[in-house]
Amino acid sequence: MSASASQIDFDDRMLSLGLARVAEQAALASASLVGRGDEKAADQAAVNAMREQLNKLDIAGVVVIGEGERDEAPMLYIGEEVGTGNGPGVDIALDPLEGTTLTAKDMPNALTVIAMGPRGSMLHAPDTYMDKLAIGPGFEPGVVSLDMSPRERVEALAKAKGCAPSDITVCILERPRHEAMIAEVRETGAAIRLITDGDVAGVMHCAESEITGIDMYMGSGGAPEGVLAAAALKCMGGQIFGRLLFRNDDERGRAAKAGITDFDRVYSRDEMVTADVIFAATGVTGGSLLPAIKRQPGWVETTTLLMRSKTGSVRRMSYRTPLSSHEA
Ligand SMILES: O=P(O)(O)OC[C@H]1O[C@](O)(COP(=O)(O)O)[C@@H](O)[C@@H]1O
Repeated sequence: MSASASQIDFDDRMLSLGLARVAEQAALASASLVGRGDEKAADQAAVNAMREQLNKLDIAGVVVIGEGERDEAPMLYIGEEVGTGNGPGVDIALDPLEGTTLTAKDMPNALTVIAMGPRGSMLHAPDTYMDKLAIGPGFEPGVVSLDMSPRERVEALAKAKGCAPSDITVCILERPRHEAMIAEVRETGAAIRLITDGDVAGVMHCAESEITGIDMYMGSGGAPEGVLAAAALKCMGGQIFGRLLFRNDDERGRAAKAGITDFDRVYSRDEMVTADVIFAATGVTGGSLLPAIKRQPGWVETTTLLMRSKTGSVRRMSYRTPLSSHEA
């Protein structure tokens, strides 16, 4: 990587269209694998396409949130350099297919996701779990916190919204580890939208609660997904808090290798994403945020959410292309 690369300004406005293409191409590549029961093939197709497109961008990029560490991920691994090398030095967080099982089963809210910011802008989260709590924009900082119990979180948000706890809807990943949390939230009278996978979308739903009906996200999921969700909320508005969870020394070792020293730290959105970023996500299967890829005889259409945190701009862009150019 040339020393001058990081000195070139990160022109987020011009790069954002390139980023949208990266997300679109990953989604298009997985389109023919939606509902085919093959998670690995869908993921691999998205990874290949995302990498190919990224390497066309005039950036000196480094993957900081990727498909895993070098020895376990052949492509888009953490530390991989991407782009032509002729451009600004940038950090990239990505998940070529967030919701591989959702894609394989044709269930809602599978997305391709990518965020880009200047060097050092995103937490190098290890591939561990993270305890997460998120709400949408318009609330005082810290109105809810990870240190509150699930009941306290629901009650605090209801008070801030001026409604009853029973008017709140919480999104939670359906996992045995969340049973106690789900029971406690139910006791408040709040509704719960259980999802089987895809907590980046789960968190993003909080930022558009008038469309999605979700007020709050809570529970543990992947730490890399936590950083991607923080990047999304930095653009859309909203609060997210995350605390890394470790199951063993190997995971603590991974965190230490990523430069993390305080294992109990609660990260706020702006501590996970410390500078302005751009973010793109393309819908693979349909959901309340983005429609599914549309495949018709002769053409295919995607919709991409393209956002810049500097301006808070949120675009939904649809893209139609002849099928033959992708499936010839
Ligand atoms: O399935 P687990 O182990 O509870 O992990 C939860 C994580 O898996 C996902 O549901 C899906 O991840 P993949 O797209 O890699 O399959 C994430 O959204 C979430 O953070």
